[in-house]
Amino acid sequence: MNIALVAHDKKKDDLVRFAVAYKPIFEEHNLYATGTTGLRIMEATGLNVHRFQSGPLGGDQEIGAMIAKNTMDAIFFFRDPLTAQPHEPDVTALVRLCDVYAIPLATNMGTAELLIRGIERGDLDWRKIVKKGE
Ligand SMILES: O=C(CO)COP(=O)(O)O
Repeated sequence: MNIALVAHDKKKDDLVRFAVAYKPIFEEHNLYATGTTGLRIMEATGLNVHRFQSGPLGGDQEIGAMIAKNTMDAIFFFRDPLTAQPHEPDVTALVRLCDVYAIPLATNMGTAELLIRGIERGDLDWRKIVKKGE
């Protein structure tokens, strides 16, 4: 699976802890991230993460492009609901594309716990079949 990891600044510590806790699952997959989030995760976990631009510089849109091309399978995007983001339109666009293509998107820790367990269990394996049939 191709999995994206993104967190706004005040949520980065949470996502890093999450990545550390579930490293054995994440290391079975291809990981992508916005710039700063990816760096933090690589430093904390040693996981190999493909880093896009930082979010405000277009990183969310790069992940969105993967969704549009049907090459992204799940997204963990820990958003900060209490801080205005300069690139709010990009954030909205990313969430919208997840809805357009029915890509699982966890925007908080509660949903993230469910999604990572589902990924571990193979609940997203249907995506492999869909992609193979294209
Ligand atoms: O702003 C972001 C997502 O909208 C995250 O970007 P960074 O990981 O580069 O901080």
